[in-house]
Amino acid sequence: TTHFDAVPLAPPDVIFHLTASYKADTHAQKVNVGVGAYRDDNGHPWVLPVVRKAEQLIVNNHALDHEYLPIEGLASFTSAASRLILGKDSPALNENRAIAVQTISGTGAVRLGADFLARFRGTQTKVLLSNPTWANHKAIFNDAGFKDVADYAYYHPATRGLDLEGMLRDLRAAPEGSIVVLHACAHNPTGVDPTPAQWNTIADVMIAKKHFAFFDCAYQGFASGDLDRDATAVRYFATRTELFVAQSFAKNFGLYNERTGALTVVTKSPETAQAVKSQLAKLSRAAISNPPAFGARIVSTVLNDAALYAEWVENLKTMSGRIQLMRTKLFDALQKLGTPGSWQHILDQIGMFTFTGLNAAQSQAMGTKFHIYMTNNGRISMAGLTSSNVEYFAKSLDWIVR
Ligand SMILES: Cc1[nH+]cc(COP(=O)(O)O)c(CN[C@@H](CCC(=O)O)C(=O)O)c1O
Repeated sequence: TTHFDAVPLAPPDVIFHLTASYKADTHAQKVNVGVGAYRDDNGHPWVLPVVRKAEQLIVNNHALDHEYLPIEGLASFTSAASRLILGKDSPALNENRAIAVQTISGTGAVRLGADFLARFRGTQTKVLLSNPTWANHKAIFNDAGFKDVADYAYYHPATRGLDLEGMLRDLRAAPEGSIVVLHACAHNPTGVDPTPAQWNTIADVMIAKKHFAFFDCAYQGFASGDLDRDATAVRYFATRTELFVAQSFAKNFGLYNERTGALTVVTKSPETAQAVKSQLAKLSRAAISNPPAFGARIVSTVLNDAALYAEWVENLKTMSGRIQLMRTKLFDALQKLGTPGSWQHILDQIGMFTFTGLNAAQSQAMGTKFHIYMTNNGRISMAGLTSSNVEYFAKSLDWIVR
């Protein structure tokens, strides 16, 4: 016998398996609208021009070495990350009630926050995830040891919009002090975001129930092209309550494989902030010891330089603008085909994804019949569409729904 006899074969990860299947497919018209990763109009990953500049500055700066970073990460990066999400005028920042720790991208930030809450709130605490949510949320909180990971209603299939009543009902029904994971902007997979007024109502219920707000922010600047607008929910909650916000720089900096992220925390006092930071560092030390430098140096170089920051904002507008254009082109193509059903939600939804409304069988048929790779929940990554494949996609969708 070996030590590993009892180890069962794990199923492949849905999203990464989709990418592998797409890459293995030799069909001339294959389309990858699976993984939420930006592609340019030729279907290629896009290294932001401002990132290329920052890379050069870093590589040519021989004052930089490969010494360990502090456990909590590169300070010039984490302080810039907190300022980016909370805003430079944030009372929490200015009163030293906010801290941040560098993490292994957005996933690492969600996991570090989950590990902290498991230790200091207890694994019996109920965790509420939106229904539907990002494919990895449940696994992260389960692996952090939480025993009661449940859903709150979020999406209204009939209207293809927010089910606010359902969400509030579930938040009210949950035990006091539950942990609620909220998507800061560009909800994955639905592309449906609460309006500012709806966020106010959600905050009222969260505070009345003493729930903990755990924001997951993977698309700041990517959703609307406006960094401040995309931070509205987090900044509003920060004026009313303590919170976590997991920050990914994978999409908005195109740094997918550099694994650059931060966990920003808003607390009630500077002393609490320091205590939380010290415990996050202790957890991070036992998980990764200290984080990787290159991606953090790129983001720090850009966020801390006015000219590079301005160029980054332009690069963000290029990405969010192209996504918006694909929304319009897809909508127009379906209108022209007279595809049965209403497709207005393609224009109304925001960020990387459109929740098409296709069911699992239809989503799979898009793959088997037309070599179009999408997740079974009907989600498509708009970044996978280009001016040369959007018609093909529309015709295929038309065929499937007829
Ligand atoms: C809401 C959300 N949170 C966190 C992450 C993780 O990002 P990071 O650890 O910084 O790379 C993603 C990426 N989700 C897209 C990318 C693939 C993945 O599942 O991861 C996706 O849903 O396609 C999210 O969509």
